[in-house]
Amino acid sequence: MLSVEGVSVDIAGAPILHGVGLEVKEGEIVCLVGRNGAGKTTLLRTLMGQLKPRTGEIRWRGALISGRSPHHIARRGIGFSPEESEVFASLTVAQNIAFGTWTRPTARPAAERIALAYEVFPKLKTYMQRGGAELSGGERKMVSIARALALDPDLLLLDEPFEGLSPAIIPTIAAGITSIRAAGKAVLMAESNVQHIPEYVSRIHVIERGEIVFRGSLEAARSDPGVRGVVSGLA
Ligand SMILES: Nc1ncnc2c1ncn2[C@@H]1O[C@H](COP(=O)(O)OP(=O)(O)OP(=O)(O)O)[C@@H](O)[C@H]1O
Repeated sequence: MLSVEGVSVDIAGAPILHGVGLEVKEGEIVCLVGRNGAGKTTLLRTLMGQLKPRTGEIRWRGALISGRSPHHIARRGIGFSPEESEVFASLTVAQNIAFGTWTRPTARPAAERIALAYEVFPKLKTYMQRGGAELSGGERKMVSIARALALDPDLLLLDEPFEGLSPAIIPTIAAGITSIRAAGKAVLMAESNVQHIPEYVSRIHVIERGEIVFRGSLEAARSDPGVRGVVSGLA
């Protein structure tokens, strides 16, 4: 459904991504792994249209989307939960989540989309009336993912969904991601620590200095000497 070929991106004149290729198929959970500064966020922002590739093509269900606006790409069905979560502080949890339904009308009724967001993270039901400024890091992460889900995307991009969270909350987020797949959606998530990658991922891509240096299963990555040299968590 998503196909990325030969994508190179410059930021402020400096080359950051070099000929990146990647594919996500229907219902897959694909993980992009790389150390800090490897280019994960740059690639996700490029997929969302926030950065324009210098070369290469990004296709979504066969249609060229590279160079299109973030608004266009979101309406086509790609959702994004950034690393910083970006929860609206002046809105409640319920308002933050419902916000997703206003920005992208789809055939699925708003109530159903909101219900799915709470199904994925049932704990959010107990915080519905709490203000966005009064949430822990893990709660903010759940709200950010739930809001992206309320847009009813077919592919959800998650930037470091486990970053900075207490170990106690990581299984809740990991379980939420499996529920997202169970709802028929594909996921592309970025991660810097291999230990955080859930065993259920379909495939991983390892990125190093803006280049994809490995494609394959998590198991194969664990025993690959090249991968061991560039990502943390493989003691
Ligand atoms: N706005 C910017 N201006 C200049 N350089 C940037 C900018 N954004 C990113 N970079 C550079 O691009 C490279 C890739 O950064 P990116 O944020 O994509 O990495 P990452 O893999 O997501 O890392 P992290 O895990 O730290 O978020 C880094 O060297 C970074 O310094």
